[in-house]
Amino acid sequence: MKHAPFIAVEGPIGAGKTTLATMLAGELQLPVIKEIVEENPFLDKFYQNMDDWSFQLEMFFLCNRYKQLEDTVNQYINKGKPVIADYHIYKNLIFGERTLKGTKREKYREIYHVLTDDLPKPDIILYIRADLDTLLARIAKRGRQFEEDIAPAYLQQLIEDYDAAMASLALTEPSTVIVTIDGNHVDFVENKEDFTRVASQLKELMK
Ligand SMILES: Nc1ncnc2c1ncn2[C@@H]1O[C@H](COP(=O)(O)OP(=O)(O)O)[C@@H](O)[C@H]1O
Ligand SMILES: Nc1nc2c(ncn2[C@H]2C[C@H](O)[C@@H](COP(=O)(O)O)O2)c(=O)[nH]1
Repeated sequence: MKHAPFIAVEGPIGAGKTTLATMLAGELQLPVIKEIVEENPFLDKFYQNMDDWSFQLEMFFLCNRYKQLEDTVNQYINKGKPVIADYHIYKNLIFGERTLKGTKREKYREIYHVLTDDLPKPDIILYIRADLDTLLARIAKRGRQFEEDIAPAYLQQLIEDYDAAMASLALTEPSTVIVTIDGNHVDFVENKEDFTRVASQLKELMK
């Protein structure tokens, strides 16, 4: 790789993004950018009433990620330093297309493109795919109260949205390398060999 890579870990809710990004950052001595979740004032309300709160929530995520990405560009990417994030800003579009309707969806889509089209895209995406049972188990294990009542149908839709989004990114951003990890079977938390394999693959790609 000619320049210092910008790496993003992606996947649906509970797939293991933050866990894997943190472990890889430790192993490869990389700075890690994590999404702000606990301080989000709308998530709780959103899960109680998606129709009422989706626009506020999506805009909040978008503005936060935009600011984080701007800082990441200044601190790392423009200085030629590799960095790993536990998300790709494209996830705003994945969620926004799913949770918003009508004119709000159109307005949000426009704002998304205005804010993000000229920002650097990750060089490598580690995409953790996992099925519904795995995600539900991991969300339960994480134990966030506001996620207790996430509808399985919503999660299932997101699983499919993520697959479609990764296929779309492969076409629209051909310079991005997408590595798909089978999150149902590759257990980078409990199985050291599984983690070593993922870390080695990433090291190879970063050369
Ligand atoms: N491969 C794995 N095997 C077992 N548990 C995992 C695995 N990956 C993540 N977890 C656990 O599942 C929960 C969700 O992981 P997290 O990294 O927060 O997911 P995400 O950031 O994708 O939402 C956490 O409690 C984490 O410890
Ligand atoms: N509607 C949206 N929800 C989002 C978005 N990004 C994250 N989230 C939710 C999903 C989880 O409940 C929580 C943390 O996300 P993880 O994937 O890290 O578990 O926040 C979004 O853009 N829109």
